[in-house]
Amino acid sequence: MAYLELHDIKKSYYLGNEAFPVLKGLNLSFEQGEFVSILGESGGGKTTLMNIIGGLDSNYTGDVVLNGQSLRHDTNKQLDAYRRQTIGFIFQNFNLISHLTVLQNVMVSLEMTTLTRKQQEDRARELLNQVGLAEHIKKFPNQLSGGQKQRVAIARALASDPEIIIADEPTGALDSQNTQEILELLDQIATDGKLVITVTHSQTVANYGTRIVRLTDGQISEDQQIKQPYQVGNENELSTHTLKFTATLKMALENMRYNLKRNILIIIGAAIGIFSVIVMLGLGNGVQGYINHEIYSQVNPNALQIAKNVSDSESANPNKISMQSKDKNRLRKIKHVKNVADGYYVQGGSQLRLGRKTAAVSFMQTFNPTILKKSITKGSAPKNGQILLTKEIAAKLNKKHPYSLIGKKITFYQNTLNRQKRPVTLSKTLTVSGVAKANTGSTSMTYQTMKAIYQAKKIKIQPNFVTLEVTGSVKNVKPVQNKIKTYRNSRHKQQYTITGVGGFVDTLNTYINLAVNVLATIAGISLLVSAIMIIVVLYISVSERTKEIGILRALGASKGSIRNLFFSEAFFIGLFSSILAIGLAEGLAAVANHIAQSGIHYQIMQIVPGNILFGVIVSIVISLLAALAPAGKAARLDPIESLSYE
Ligand SMILES: Nc1ncnc2c1ncn2[C@@H]1O[C@H](COP(=O)(O)OP(=O)(O)OP(=O)(O)O)[C@@H](O)[C@H]1O
Repeated sequence: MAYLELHDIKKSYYLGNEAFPVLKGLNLSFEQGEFVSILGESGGGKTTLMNIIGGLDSNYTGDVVLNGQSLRHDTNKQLDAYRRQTIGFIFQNFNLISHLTVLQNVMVSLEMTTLTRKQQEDRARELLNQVGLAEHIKKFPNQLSGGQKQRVAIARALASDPEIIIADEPTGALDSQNTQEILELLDQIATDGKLVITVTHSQTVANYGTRIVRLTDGQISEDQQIKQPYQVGNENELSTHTLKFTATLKMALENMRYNLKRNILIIIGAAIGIFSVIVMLGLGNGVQGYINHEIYSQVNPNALQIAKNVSDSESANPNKISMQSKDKNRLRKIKHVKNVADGYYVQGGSQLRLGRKTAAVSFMQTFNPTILKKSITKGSAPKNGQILLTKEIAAKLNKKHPYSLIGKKITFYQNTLNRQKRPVTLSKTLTVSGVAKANTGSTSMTYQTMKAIYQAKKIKIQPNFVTLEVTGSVKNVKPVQNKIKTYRNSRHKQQYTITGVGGFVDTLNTYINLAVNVLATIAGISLLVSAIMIIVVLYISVSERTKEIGILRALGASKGSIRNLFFSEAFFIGLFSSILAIGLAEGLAAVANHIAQSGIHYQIMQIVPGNILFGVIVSIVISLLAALAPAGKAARLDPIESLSYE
């Protein structure tokens, strides 16, 4: 049993249904230490044969047997491993990866071995030293001569220490001097005990080997040993694996660096979509926050005032308008409702006096949670026996120093009717507890104080409204309001009227959310455009890198690794564009907030960590989704066609 055997290899190419037989039943055996030249005219099927031996082509009949093991039954993965571990390819047109340096070109093959990073680098340098390129390792392929390029290819072919070197017209593109040197290197490889198979149509090149096999009309016409084969060397193949994900990430970065300008443009393009999404979200937070802040500073949206819904004729009847225990208990039972408290208001007939100055109060009410403590600019909320004044009223009593009234005693008068329906004037000396803004505060006293003032003239008051507070978020206000609206009176009208801004705030927030969503949709469309751009760019990248894909497959990279290569590139496009977008959005936020700060004293653009995380994730996910089709196409490319891609 020979080391490598070919059994009745037949191969035809098809144009439509017409078969063009190229190899018509080849039987050959090779041993390690042989330097075999396959000689034949152009178009005779030499490359076809090399692709079959090299595991690039499995579409043939017959069998290739290595060390007694047939390649026929190998899975794609096993063939990948065979190319990585057993075969080293050398091509007529070198097939180096143009955006990688000499050292990196050799490293690509070594990255598929189990050697450590340091060992890989040492081996790459050692091999390049052997082929006389020690000083050129940092150069790119286009900075090398043809002979030098082929030496890099030889170093790369030897990297994983394969047992078989397949060289397809290795000197075809070289002058005689370089041809001589390359042949010496190949001869050296054979003396190390490896099987070297070269393809040539030059008799001179063929004469260099230990054996010449002549291929004529798809068959072996001559098989001649011209020298003794070399000694078989020690078998010490390196164990290998396909390109790891870290390696594809690194390669993607290198490729992006090589096409830097184009990639910067793509990243800018993709960043615009993410930028607009982050800006929209930040602006949404800011605007909503600002509006809520404005409303909350004026009113308490969680406080509601509830009064009876009465007709005009009923409005003068205290029994009709008073809120009874039954009403209050009903309200108390509603979910999220707390602190149902009595309230009383009087419209007209109220007056305040300090010395000789008087002030008429058109609307007087009991202090309740709808009056914000924040509205009290000086002093405090009224306790029993105290009164809170609006600045307007206070100014009527002391124009120059309205705040000096705080702590002073003033007299409160109220005209009303007693139980006998006779007009009486109630009066009470009260201490001014504080001064409040007229628009948000109210001249007010506690319910107890109000009740006591009436009680002094034996008049019993009943609450003509109640206040309640809604617990939790402002979103709970609307359901409470809706529940209250369901109560009907005997005329099937709503039994209560509700005042409070909570429901309005909630509705407003709904509208803001709607506006934000509309803007986010527009941002989403720009994201879609970015995604389409990434798809197009990656397709272009796949066709530009077709040759590289072929080279990587020939070196033994799996389909999965090729797919990962493009996913890696998409990942970086997504990552970098999100970083750029975040930077731009933060920059815009800084400027917008600086301007807003001086105008409305509020951070109008609030980009929270969640928005940033969302931006990064969306950007990467969209890029990866965009890469699905191009990466799939790259992985499905036929290695032989890719290698011959011009
Ligand atoms: N993919 C293909 N489809 C159809 N015909 C093909 C294909 N590849 C090669 N052939 C044909 O098969 C024949 C053998 O091609 P191959 O490349 O193996 O020849 P070769 O001996 O290596 O030639 P050269 O020395 O010129 O490189 C040629 O006639 C070629 O046109």
